[in-house]
Amino acid sequence: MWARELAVSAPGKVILHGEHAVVLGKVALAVALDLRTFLRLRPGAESRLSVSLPGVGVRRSWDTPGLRALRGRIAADFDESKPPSVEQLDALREFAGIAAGASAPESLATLAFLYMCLAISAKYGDVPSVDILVWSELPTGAGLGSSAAYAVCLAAALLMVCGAISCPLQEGESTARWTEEELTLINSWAFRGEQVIHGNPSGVDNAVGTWGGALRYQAGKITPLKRVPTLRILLTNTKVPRSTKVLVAGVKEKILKFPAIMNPVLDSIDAISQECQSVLEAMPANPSPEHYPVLEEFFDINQHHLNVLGVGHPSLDRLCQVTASHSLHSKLTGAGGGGCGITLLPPDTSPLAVEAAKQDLCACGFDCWETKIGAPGVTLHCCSSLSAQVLHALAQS
Ligand SMILES: Nc1ncnc2c1ncn2[C@@H]1O[C@H](COP(=O)(O)OP(=O)(O)O)[C@@H](O)[C@H]1O
Ligand SMILES: C[C@@](O)(CCOP(=O)(O)O)CC(=O)O
Ligand SMILES: [Mg+2]
Repeated sequence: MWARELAVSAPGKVILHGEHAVVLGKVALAVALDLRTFLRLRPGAESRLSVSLPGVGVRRSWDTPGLRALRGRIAADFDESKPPSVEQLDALREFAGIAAGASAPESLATLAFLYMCLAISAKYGDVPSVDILVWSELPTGAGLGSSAAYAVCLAAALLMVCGAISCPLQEGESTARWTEEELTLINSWAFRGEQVIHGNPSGVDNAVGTWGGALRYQAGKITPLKRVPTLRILLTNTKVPRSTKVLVAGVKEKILKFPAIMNPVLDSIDAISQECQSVLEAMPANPSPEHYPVLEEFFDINQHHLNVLGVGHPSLDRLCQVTASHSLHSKLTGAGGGGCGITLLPPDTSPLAVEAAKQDLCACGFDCWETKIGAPGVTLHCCSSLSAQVLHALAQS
């Protein structure tokens, strides 16, 4: 029986360098974004588990004995150390009425939800009757890690209601975080959720969603950056839809086809991430304009590399051209193929230049806004302490 009304939130992310290469074991540098996904948890009707995902148009409800019976049929090998198997996912698709191979956002979101519910309850005990509502400030499928923020929120909420991790929010507190050990468990289950959505994720996005801040990620090893200067970044959403799963698969195909040509590109991206880390860690907290040219060159070189990997898009070329016409440097972020780009704003950029660049980007039909980086990772909230905007969105959903 779950008796409290609480919310869990997790941030999206921006990859500064290393997207795609990180899937193949290279270094990535990523930072948490000040845009979050929120999951509201409420006591549910007797013996029912309900989920509302307004961002992808899902409202479903299952009876918990039915879920338990399904779990009994396929539970034998559910474990956070094992990836979801084809048989498990096929059984869940059949149960939820999702066609084989369906990759629409609502199908993947429902499948990830069911997988995590069954896998977590198989290991830690039944998920009680709860109503779950997930709402996000992040655009879906735009390169800002909405899938990972969703998976991190689900992992934290489900582990908490099953009793696998604590409910750290004390009476009278508005927010609380979990211990390192609990965060590690949340992160490993969120990775499994990402696998359902992405196929072959590196794990960088769920790591940022879990720990927040700024980190270096390589082959599962997470290292918080020693020092990150305050960077001003303009975020632009080209609004061209794309799927991370498809783009990651395309890069793999290209590497298999031309290994001698593509592997040096991955090595060069790895070197950019490593050099960028050194530069960032050596910069003062509030860097002056002379620190920026090297960061701008890294952006330019990496953007070319990502085009070579085949994850560019005419909309991203346009974004880079428009910002270059204002002497600003940009690269895609996340999986590419559309979605978002980031633009560095050195401290000596005049407000007029920023405004003019924004206007030109908006005139292309893009959304753009300045962002803060280094937000906190997964957090538990008392619902009444959420901002009026989030409360309003949850109430409307
Ligand atoms: N708020 C949300 N509610 C439900 N599902 C979500 C939500 N945000 C993301 N997703 C899932 O994540 C998928 C998008 O992930 P992806 O293609 O990796 O893009 P990105 O992570 O860059 O936003 C969606 O198709 C959907 O299945
Ligand atoms: C392309 C990749 O490096 C990042 C994908 O990020 P997003 O899903 O586009 O936000 C894939 C990964 O690291 O799993
Ligand atoms: Mg994603």
